[in-house]
Amino acid sequence: METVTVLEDRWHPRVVTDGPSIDRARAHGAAVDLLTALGLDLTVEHLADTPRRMVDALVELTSPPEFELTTFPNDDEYDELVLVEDIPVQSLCEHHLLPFVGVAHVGYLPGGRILGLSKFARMVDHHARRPQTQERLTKRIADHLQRALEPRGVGVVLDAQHTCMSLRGARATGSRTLTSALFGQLRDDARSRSEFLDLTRGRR
Ligand SMILES: Nc1nc2c(ncn2[C@@H]2O[C@H](COP(=O)(O)OP(=O)(O)OP(=O)(O)O)[C@@H](O)[C@H]2O)c(=O)[nH]1
Ligand SMILES: [Zn+2]
Repeated sequence: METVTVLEDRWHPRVVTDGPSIDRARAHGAAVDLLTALGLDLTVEHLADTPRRMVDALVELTSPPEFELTTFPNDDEYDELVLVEDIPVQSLCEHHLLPFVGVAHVGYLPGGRILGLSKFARMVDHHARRPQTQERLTKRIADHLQRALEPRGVGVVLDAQHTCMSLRGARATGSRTLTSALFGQLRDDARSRSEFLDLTRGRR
């Protein structure tokens, strides 16, 4: 699932990520085998349909939804930071296939185009729906914004809790992982960088 395909015109692309083809029948058989091997009795009414639900849930959590990345000309030459905070993030860690959940703060310094505000949340959700690391997810969102908008700077901060280390294993309940990806002026210009980081720090 590496390719983000950009269709139609440059400033109003449909964003489509080609996933692997899914073999539901095989996944269902494997879920039956897994649950049975774990000692669960699938003849109990509550559990009878659990393999199907498991497959549906995993497919839903790993299928990036298409969306239109609508941009507009920056007619007013707005040149300050645009920051959308507290965008929900729900993804799966690729090591345990357990959820990590939290929020993203996404900002940019506009160039010639500005982005439709809802598209920050759509972009986060699009990239979140796959098994991965938090580091990679953070970078992917920033890379995509950079390519799509050609802005003067991009900044992405993710603040998430990994259930693989809170509900099991280390059982570090409440611990949070912060990751960031900064490009352009938000990385290289000290004033812009600290403005962005101070504002996002205010959310924590
Ligand atoms: N860097 C990074 N690590 C992650 C992420 N999600 C999960 N992990 C880690 O992946 C590691 C996998 O380590 P292993 O030792 O193979 O797994 P494990 O035996 O289940 O280890 P414990 O989780 O410590 O019980 C763990 O340290 C997880 O916390 C992530 O998004 N980024
Ligand atoms: Zn994990």
